[in-house]
Amino acid sequence: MTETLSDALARTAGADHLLIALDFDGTLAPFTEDPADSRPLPAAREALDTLADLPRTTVAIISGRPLEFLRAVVDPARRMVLSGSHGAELDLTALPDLPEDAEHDIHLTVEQLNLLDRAVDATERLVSQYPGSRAELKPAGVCFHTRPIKDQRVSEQALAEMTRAYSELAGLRITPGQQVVECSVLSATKGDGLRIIRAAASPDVIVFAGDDVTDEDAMAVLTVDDLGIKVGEKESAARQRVSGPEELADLLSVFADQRARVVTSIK
Ligand SMILES: O=P(O)(O)OC[C@H]1O[C@H](O[C@H]2O[C@H](CO)[C@@H](O)[C@H](O)[C@H]2O)[C@H](O)[C@@H](O)[C@@H]1O
Repeated sequence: MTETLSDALARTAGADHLLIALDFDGTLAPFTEDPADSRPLPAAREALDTLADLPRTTVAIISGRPLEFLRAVVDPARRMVLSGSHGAELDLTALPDLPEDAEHDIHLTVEQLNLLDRAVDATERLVSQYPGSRAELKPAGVCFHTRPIKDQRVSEQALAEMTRAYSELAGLRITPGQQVVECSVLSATKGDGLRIIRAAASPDVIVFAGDDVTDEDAMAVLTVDDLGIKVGEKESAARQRVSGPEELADLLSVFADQRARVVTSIK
């Protein structure tokens, strides 16, 4: 018999040590035109704060955003495990048993820096051709945004052109997204990030939620005991689904209360 979402939440909330890992854009935060404006929904923020305070409960954010953005916007109090740049950057310092290599920063070779320069040049060339589009620079990559372009045909054409330009530069990892296409000179994925976090935190159960194709790399790491939640309508390996960040925020509120009851009753 298939497990319902509420059964799955009750089961995972009862785990001895729980890891709850979440994507940021389109999952905790609704989409905005300017990526600098994105913030977690207040109910999601409150639930994350509750969960991060609980014993035997690790909260992690695994995002395509740079680690610096996650530190500043999502976790200024530094109570969560953070993975930025799609798994390439990691900050495990929130874990109680601090692993030796708690911070994984990005160090690029000269070849990678040259490749990144060429990718940034290609992106800026296209930005100058498509009014409304923008480039978001990251430590190991660059993201081409088209959300402000109102004509969908023009937006799709710009994304296709950008994808073509990136694919002409050998060595780039190209990632499509929601009205973005981005590239990186590194090959890390969110699956790599989640594997490292799991090894360091040793949870019994992982709950992971995400909305986009890059989140499927993390979904693929989950076992039958874990819980994958897809946010939105895209195809997914996740067994459970919610309609969008608002429904996820409601779910996180209920889940945080359930988890708080479990850990305080068996303290
Ligand atoms: O892994 P995520 O946390 O989901 O980040 C993936 C990319 O998301 C961001 O772009 C998306 O959100 C923007 C702000 O709402 C929106 O304008 C854009 O259209 C979306 O695709 C972010 O800007 C990228 O750097 C992330 O890689």
